[in-house]
Formats: sequence, structure tokens, C-alpha cells
Amino acid sequence: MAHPAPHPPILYSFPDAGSLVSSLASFILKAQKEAVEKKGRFTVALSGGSLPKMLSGLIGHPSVKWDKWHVFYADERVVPLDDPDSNHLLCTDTLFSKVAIPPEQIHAIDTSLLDDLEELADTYEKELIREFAQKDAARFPVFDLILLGMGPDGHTASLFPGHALLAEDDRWIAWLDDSPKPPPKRITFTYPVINHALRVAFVASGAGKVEMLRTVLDEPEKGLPSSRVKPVSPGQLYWFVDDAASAAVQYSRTAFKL
Ligand SMILES: O=C(O)[C@H](O)[C@@H](O)[C@H](O)[C@H](O)COP(=O)(O)O
Repeated sequence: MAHPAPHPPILYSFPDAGSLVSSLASFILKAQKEAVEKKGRFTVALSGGSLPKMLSGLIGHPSVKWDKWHVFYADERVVPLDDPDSNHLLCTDTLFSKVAIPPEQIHAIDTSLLDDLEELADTYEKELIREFAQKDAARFPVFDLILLGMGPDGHTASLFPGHALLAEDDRWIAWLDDSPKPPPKRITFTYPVINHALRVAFVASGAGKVEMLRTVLDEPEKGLPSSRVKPVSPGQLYWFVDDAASAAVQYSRTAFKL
């Protein structure tokens, strides 16, 4: 059955980092509330880079139900969990060490498999299947929220321009050993997983993103990895950016309100 056309992205641009961080926190809390009311849990995927520190508005916020969070990584570097390159370490230092998510609800890679990328990716995929398959009985998992960053070349998660994985339409978790951004070995959500989420939110800030954000939003036909994020209906894509990053974007902004 053909899916209805994806909804166009919603672009929110904020004058400064403080208003971006607090609005993103309100947005996540609304998503959490809806998910918990409906299913008693909130399934979230996080990325590395600058994303974890943009979640600081949630730390100490009385409305966050951390015990309902089930966290996966949209992409992870295949390194030990105490390696400075690990997204899990970054998220732990920035967020998890400061809040009360039950450790068994934070899904890190199995580091006994660091030397077998394929097995490691399969094992992570099985963890997603355990979390989602029986409950939702869907071909692909339906995350309540996937939070992504955008790299300077337009990549997102570990989906890089021109890479064969852009065409992966079957697996949930893919692996690569040739990431142009170090470290080379990574696992990543595939597009079907990202595009089946209920909400996908990119977070991008700073003047360093200005040209790439313009290309991704105003010239989606170029097919850069971040432009290929198009959640299927009823899923919705959001961009949380600052005015420095969106300065050259023609695409229309939406005033933020919940
Ligand atoms: O593991 C990774 O490398 C990240 O998940 C990656 O996809 C990141 O989100 C972007 O490169 C944006 O990074 P910044 O937010 O630091 O620009």
C-alpha cells in the first residue's frame, strides 16, 4: 500500500541557544506526555555530536518521567564504551549521569562484539526488535522521537553522502567500516527506521551550519542524507535551529508554540 506523501518539515528558528534549548525541552516533554499516556513508555533515539548538550533543558525539570524513557542510539561508533569517541560515553557524561533513567532502559552496543561489526549490528537490531516488534507488530519500529544532528557534509546519524547505505531499505541497523568522519567503524539506524518514527527532530546551531542548512532545506532535490529524512505519515519532521544557522534559508519558518 502506498504511503500518503510526507508532511513538509516544520522549521523553528530561535534567536539564541538558550531559547532553542528551552523550546526543545518543552517539545520533548509534550512528546513524552503523549507517549506515556498512550503506551506507558517513551521511546527515544539520540545521536552524538552537539546534540546531547542541547538536551540540558530537561535536567532537573520536574515534568520529565525518566523512568519511562527507553533510549537507543541513532548511530554509534564501534569503540569501547569508555572511549572518548563513544556516543554512549558522551550521552552518559552529558545527560544520563544527571538523571534517573533505569540503566537497563539505555541500550548501548554490545562491546564483546567490537571485532565483528556484522554481529554487533545484528545484536543491536535484535534489541530493537525486542523493544518494538511484539508491542507494535510493525515491519519497522515506530519511535516516539528520534533526535538527529546534521554534519557539515549534510550527513545525519552515520548516513554519509554517496554511501551505499543510503539505499538500505530492509535492515533496521546497518554497519559501516568506512565512515569519512572518524572513527571509521560505526552502526547506524537506516532510513526506514528513521522515517517510521512519529517525530524526528534535527537540532543544528551556529554559523558553521549556514550553507549546509540552506542546501538541505532549500534544495532537497540534491538528495543529501539529511534531506532524505522524510517521516511517513503521520510522522513529522522538525528542525530546531538558531538564527545563525538559518540565516541563508528561504524555507518558511514556523513560530514555535506547543
Ligand atoms: O556519531 C556521530 O558522528 C553523530 O551522530 C553525527 O551524525 C552528528 O550528529 C553530526 O555529525 C552532527 O554533529 P554536530 O552536532 O557536532 O555538528
